[in-house]
Amino acid sequence: MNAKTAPASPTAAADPVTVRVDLGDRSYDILIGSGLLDRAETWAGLPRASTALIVTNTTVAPLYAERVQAALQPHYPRVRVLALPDGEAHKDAATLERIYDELLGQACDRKTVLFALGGGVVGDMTGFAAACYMRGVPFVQVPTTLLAQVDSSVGGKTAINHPMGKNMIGAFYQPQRVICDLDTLDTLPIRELSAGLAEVIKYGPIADPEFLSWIEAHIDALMARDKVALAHAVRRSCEIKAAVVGSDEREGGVRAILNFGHTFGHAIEAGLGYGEWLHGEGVGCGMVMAAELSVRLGLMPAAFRERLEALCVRAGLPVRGPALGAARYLELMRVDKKAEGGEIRFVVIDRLGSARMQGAPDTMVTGVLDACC
Ligand SMILES: NC(=O)c1ccc[n+]([C@@H]2O[C@H](COP(=O)([O-])OP(=O)(O)OC[C@H]3O[C@@H](n4cnc5c(N)ncnc54)[C@H](O)[C@@H]3O)[C@@H](O)[C@H]2O)c1
Ligand SMILES: O=C(O)C(=O)C[C@@H](O)[C@H](O)[C@H](O)COP(=O)(O)O
Ligand SMILES: [Zn+2]
Repeated sequence: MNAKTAPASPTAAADPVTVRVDLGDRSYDILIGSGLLDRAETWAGLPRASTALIVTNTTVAPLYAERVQAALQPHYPRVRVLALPDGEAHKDAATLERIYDELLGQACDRKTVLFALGGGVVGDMTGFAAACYMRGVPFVQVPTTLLAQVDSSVGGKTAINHPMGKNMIGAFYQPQRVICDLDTLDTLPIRELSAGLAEVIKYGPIADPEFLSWIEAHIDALMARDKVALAHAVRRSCEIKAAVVGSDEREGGVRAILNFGHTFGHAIEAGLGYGEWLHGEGVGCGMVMAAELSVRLGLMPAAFRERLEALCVRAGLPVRGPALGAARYLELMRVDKKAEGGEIRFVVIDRLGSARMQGAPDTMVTGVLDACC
């Protein structure tokens, strides 16, 4: 794994931090800082084209689309905005189709650059549209939720949901750049902030025990949106994710650790119908379940599950799963992309800062569900 953070420029304290995602000719920078939407250098050096299409949603558009449009106008002769309906329930084929309708309806050519302005739902769908339109056009991630800044905008997983499973239809397709303006987090509802913290917490057990301790020490500051704390959380999360993705872009192996908590979490999201629980809420609760499984497999002491659960509670996350019934959980989890030949494979923690994939008997998983629902 290879994580690089460029030192802040000595000329201006407010300069953004840059984290590099090293993927050969698909490498790109993640810019992290305040006020980035309005800084000319944020938008310089992107692919040239006659059209830029900002894909956003009906909640984010009134907050930020005009500013991004103004920033892009010096670079692109035509800058259009497409506002999709908001919510996980719209991360589907019908909404994806609306992006293609706009591109084709406006005669956009294969150099058109897409800008995903919003959370992970907009980012995942825009990325997938970019991967498919005319077999691939460039796109830029402009994440405006904590979850999207620390996770979904980085690494090139793009997808839509299927009623039978999360992110089932998608592609690996990397953005040209990721622009994390921390100021956009000022307008984020607190429930969404908590959801983003779930993915931040995730990086501790799977990769960095020191970061886990740092999050525990700063969780109140993060919940209070302290900018310095948020800047560190976004930067360290991006460094870890960039390193994992840089070593295994298409999830042949180690990248699966980023799925810690997701086998259970995705089952909760799909089982309840997308949107009732937020993705990050499913991940928070799913990490507690995966920690409990790690304990039952004899890999970790019970204190680890208790520690993770206590942190999730402080982050405002649910830690008891909905009562879908063990049979339904198992049915949903067998659809997970990590499953092989019908066997569910979980990401478990084998020591703090280290994760691996492992199967478990259904009886043990049922025991975990009984204990955690
Ligand atoms: N591709 C990946 O690697 C990856 C990683 C993690 C999650 N995801 C996906 O990301 C999605 C979850 O992303 P999310 O948590 O960002 O949810 P989201 O995209 O639904 O955004 C959350 C809510 O916040 C609103 N919002 C966004 N920015 C705002 C702002 N600055 N101020 C006020 N409101 C704002 C949105 O309109 C939405 O209502 C899920 O579909 C998940 O599967 C993908
Ligand atoms: O980037 C990854 O790899 C991840 O697993 C990050 C996850 O947080 C994210 O939710 C991802 O979309 C889940 O991937 P999936 O392959 O299980 O759909
Ligand atoms: Zn996730």
